Amino acid sequence: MFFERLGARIETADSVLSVGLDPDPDRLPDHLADHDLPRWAWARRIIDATHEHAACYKPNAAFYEDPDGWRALRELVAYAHGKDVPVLLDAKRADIGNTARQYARVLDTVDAITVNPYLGRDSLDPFLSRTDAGVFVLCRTSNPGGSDLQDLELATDERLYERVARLASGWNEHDNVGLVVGATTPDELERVREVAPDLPFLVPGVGAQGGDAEAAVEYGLADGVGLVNSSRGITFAGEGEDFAGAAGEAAKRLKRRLNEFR
Ligand SMILES: O=C(O)c1cc(=O)[nH]c(=O)n1[C@@H]1O[C@H](COP(=O)(O)O)[C@@H](O)[C@H]1O
Repeated sequence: MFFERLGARIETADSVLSVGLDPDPDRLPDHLADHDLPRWAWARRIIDATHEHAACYKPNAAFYEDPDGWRALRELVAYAHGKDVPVLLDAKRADIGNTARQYARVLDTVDAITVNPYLGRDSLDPFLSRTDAGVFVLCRTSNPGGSDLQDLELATDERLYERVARLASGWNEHDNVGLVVGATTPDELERVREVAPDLPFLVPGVGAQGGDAEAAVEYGLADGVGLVNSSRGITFAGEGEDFAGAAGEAAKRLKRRLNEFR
């Protein structure tokens, strides 16, 4: 069960920090350019420097969707597993049944995934039926346009994101469902926690997006289990030769700050 494994990792690392691995090509240190797979060279150094502070790694699939990227992703997943750190692939998937079944095969390789609820329950069944994996359903996202659709008020007098939280609670038949709720809107974060008291959250938006770390921890954890993610704030904390050292320091700092609120 993913959330049991995650809970154990949170205890071992004494950390709820998810380290995002989003290798923006414009920001990769120049000295890695000569490597066969610069993104893998980058991720390996980041993992070496941060793993003792990481409850999980969250590569966003967008940064790996080309042949070298797929190779780099495969390497970094195996490397993170070698350090006993689970990997949550941020892919925001969902599709009609036979396509979703193929998307869900990635859960043979990674431990958890983000999915979007827009296509409804059947589009998520191939993920939800994976009792061994974690499935994080987008609920209230951290971006400025997160309110465009997700805050819409339904005829039932609830917001769309509240409905998603309610539905996802019903989808949690195998104790494998979490919600993605951004740290940039703490009021909504609090509200989602009221609607879904038992689901662990993945809370992105701390760091580069300026989200609220205290609210992220206060509302993000269910029975001590949940994740607060920072990507650029850690991996691009420093530039040049010592980028990994800076990332390690940033991860340690954020872990400690989050622990103040646990
Ligand atoms: O699903 C996500 O992880 C996600 C949801 C959301 O609402 N907001 C959000 O920023 N994310 C992801 O979390 C990461 C945030 O990166 P930083 O802003 O660099 O910390 C990116 O990979 C985003 O795609």
